[in-house]
Amino acid sequence: MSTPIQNKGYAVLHDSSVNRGSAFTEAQRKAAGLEGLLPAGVDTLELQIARVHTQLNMLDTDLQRYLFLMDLQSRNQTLFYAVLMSDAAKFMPLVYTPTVGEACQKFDHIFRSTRGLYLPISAKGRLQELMSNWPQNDIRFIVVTDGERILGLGDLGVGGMGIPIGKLALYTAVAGVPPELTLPITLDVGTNNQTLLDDPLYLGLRQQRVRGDDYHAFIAEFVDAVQALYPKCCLQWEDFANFNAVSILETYKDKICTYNDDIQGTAGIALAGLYAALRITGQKLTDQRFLFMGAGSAATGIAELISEAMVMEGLTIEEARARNWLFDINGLVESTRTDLADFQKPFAHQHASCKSFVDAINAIKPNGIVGVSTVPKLFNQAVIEAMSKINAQPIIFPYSNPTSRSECTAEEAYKWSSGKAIFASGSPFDPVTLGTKTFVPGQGNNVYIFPAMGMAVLATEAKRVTQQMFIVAAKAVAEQVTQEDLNTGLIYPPQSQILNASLHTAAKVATYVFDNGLARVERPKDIAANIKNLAYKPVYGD
Ligand SMILES: O=C([O-])CC(=O)C(=O)O
Ligand SMILES: [Mg+2]
Repeated sequence: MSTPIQNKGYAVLHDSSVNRGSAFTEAQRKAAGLEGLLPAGVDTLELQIARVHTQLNMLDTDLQRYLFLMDLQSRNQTLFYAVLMSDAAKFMPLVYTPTVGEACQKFDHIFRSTRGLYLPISAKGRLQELMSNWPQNDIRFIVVTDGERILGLGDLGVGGMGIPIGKLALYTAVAGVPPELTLPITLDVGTNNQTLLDDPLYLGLRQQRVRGDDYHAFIAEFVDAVQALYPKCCLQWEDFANFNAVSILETYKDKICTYNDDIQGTAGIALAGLYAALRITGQKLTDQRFLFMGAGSAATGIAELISEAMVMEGLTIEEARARNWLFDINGLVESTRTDLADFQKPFAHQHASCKSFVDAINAIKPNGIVGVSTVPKLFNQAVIEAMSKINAQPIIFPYSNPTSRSECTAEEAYKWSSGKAIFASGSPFDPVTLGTKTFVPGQGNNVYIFPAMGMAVLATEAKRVTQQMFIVAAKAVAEQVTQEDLNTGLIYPPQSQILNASLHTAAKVATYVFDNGLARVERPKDIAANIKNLAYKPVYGD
């Protein structure tokens, strides 16, 4: 619900958390000194939503629609969320992947009003002071990036800020986390993107990225400042380069309430997809083998979560990891390779070297391939055909984002597998008709996980975010897919249902948190009802 009106007059219309624009009633206009500042007509929220839809239809490109929606967010927060929640399936691709990717690439050129916090490394030693400038003092969720690996688009410097903003908009729109409890942050440690450094419009620090001890000291100062200012806050790391993502998560995961969305959120949604896919194939998780295209932290994150889920079904962790294989630019990741980082080594199994992905498929015989390479088109016809020869229903998950980085399209996967593929992708694709059958591709995007995780943490004030919580979330997502959806190939809940799906998932995760002594609040009688009650509702109230 929108915040009660405290200010008076013109300022009210410029405070997005209280502004209702043309929906202020006559009595409110009188009380708040707004008479004469608005046209006489008094709208309902429904009418305002309809007007927004009309205005969006007048625009030509999704980037223009994105900008319009961002302006709306800065103008009237309630209406912004009411619009998003009026049709999540329509608006997610506009405020999130894929449009947000283009917005990040063009950030410096399309910049209008500011949002969130920008913390430059030049302010080292003063982070708490800068953060105290933020107007809210109870923050429960921070999504933070350093802009180095924005989706599959690479180093976008401060332009990466679109991601924390978009992710947090979905915390609210998709799982009801109250927006005033959220804060997007960009840590500006420079950029190695020369095009940005040469661009007079670039808005970040004009220097190469800081690395090593200075970087980690800056991260440590930031974490300390968050703890000091917002002790109940959950810190979500987003779109960091692999080496930093892995080391930051290792350093903090057992100390504070934190997680990495690209490693753990993506792993959760991949596991959910597999649970649902197994409902189609009727096979057991512990009998599966997977091959990953890409060997970064998203790949090892998914491989590890799958392995841990396999352990819950009876395998040892070594047996489980041996069922998950990685492939990168230098070929199959195997134990004789000398170029591997520590986090990749658990998945470097004994095998002859293998330079071609198709050869690796024929050697490993995976049930599924997962694309986390950020390189488009790597799942080519030969790859899909090889998978289709080995499997009656090959699992094909091109997860790289945005659409321009997807390892294949839905149409390619269905066509080249003659309709046999069980398909899901990180970015959205339209349904595909092949002969008489229409396939509905699922979006295997962490958006099914992170907002629900956020709601669960809010409802429990969880001390930690654990791997088990992601396995619980994955099961909760998968169990909501109906047989009818599975029949069309859809292995995730439909996006039109994502709010309900997230609340269900949040309740399951919250129950796990309470059951396992991870909560910092008392257990409510009815966890699901409590979550529904906590959820933000985009209405004006009295
Ligand atoms: O933002 C998305 O769509 C999913 C994600 O975390 C990424 O690709 O980095
Ligand atoms: Mg990400």
